[in-house]
Amino acid sequence: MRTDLTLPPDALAELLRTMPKTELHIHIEGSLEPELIFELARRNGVALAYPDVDGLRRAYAFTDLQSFLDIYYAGASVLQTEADFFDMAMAYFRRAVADGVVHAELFFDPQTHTDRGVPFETVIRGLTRARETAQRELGLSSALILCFLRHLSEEAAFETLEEALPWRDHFVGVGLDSSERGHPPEKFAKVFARCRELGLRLVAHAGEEGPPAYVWSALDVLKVERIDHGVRALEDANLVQRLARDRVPLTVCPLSNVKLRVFDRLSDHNLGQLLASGLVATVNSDDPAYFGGYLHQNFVETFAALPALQAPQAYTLARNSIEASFAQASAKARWIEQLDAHFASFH
Ligand code: HPA
Ligand SMILES: [Zn+2]
Repeated sequence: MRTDLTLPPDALAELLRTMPKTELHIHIEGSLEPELIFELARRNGVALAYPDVDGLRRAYAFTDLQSFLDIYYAGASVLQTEADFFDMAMAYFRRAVADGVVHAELFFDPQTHTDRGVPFETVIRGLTRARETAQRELGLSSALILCFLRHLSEEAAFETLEEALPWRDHFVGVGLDSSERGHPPEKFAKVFARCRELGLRLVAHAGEEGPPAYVWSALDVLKVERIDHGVRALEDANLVQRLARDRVPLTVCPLSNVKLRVFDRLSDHNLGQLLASGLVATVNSDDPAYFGGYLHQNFVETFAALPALQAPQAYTLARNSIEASFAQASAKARWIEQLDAHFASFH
């Protein structure tokens, strides 16, 4: 196709949906839809503070990251058995495939579950069985990234790592999530150094609500390979230069940023500037059950809100998502071929 043409909205939406892409920033607990929360609460005899699905949905009015996290952790309390984790992940995988995702890297928060008495083994077995089923039945490739909760101590992160190590082959890397302000990356310097020695891939949330200094320390202290969010990096020209020079991917989550008031409106989002600055940005859903949509919704709404985003940017974002993934080089080469063929044949 001619990428210099402006596509009509329907054609652009179709291109965005069907182009092969990966999703690299999705908290699997954030894919738990209200309907499934109520079903699992019934199944497990858990009492919820909300009368029904609509009542719960009405509580999804967030003012910042912390106001979201409080509800997100409450929602995750219905997850108790291996089947619960399996059902949650399968529901996400089906949605991802419908959105043209060929490979998904899922964050999971073991401490949210082990601190409630749910064994690590229950979590990892349920998620792994879902991954195997998704590969077999949906042709979807995936990986798991274990996240440490940054509002807890580094010692607690080390304990979680210990519990996880017998399952080392079941996850590809580690990340850092939860409340960013007041919990800089360097708080986890030692545990990330240990994970690095173990050969785990490293990522961290930084520059969502936190300042550019947190992105610097995620890079220089934790030595992460990707930055989750990172949108505040644009406030620091030296940082932009560094991220561009080293081609450090940013896993940007536009609908999340608006729901958590990082930007007032989608039309204020800096995704276009990130790309224009030469940064390896990608589009992701973060917590789709809470923020108003899965991956395709993030793409279509953001492209509709930002006129600078057209077919060439769609190609760049899809290609970035494949290159930034932790999948095998041979799989990445195959998806890029499919992506090129897709754009060549699209009219
Ligand atoms: O957007 C997020 N930021 C930090 N921690 C999180 N845990 C789930 N979603 C998020
Ligand atoms: Zn996130």
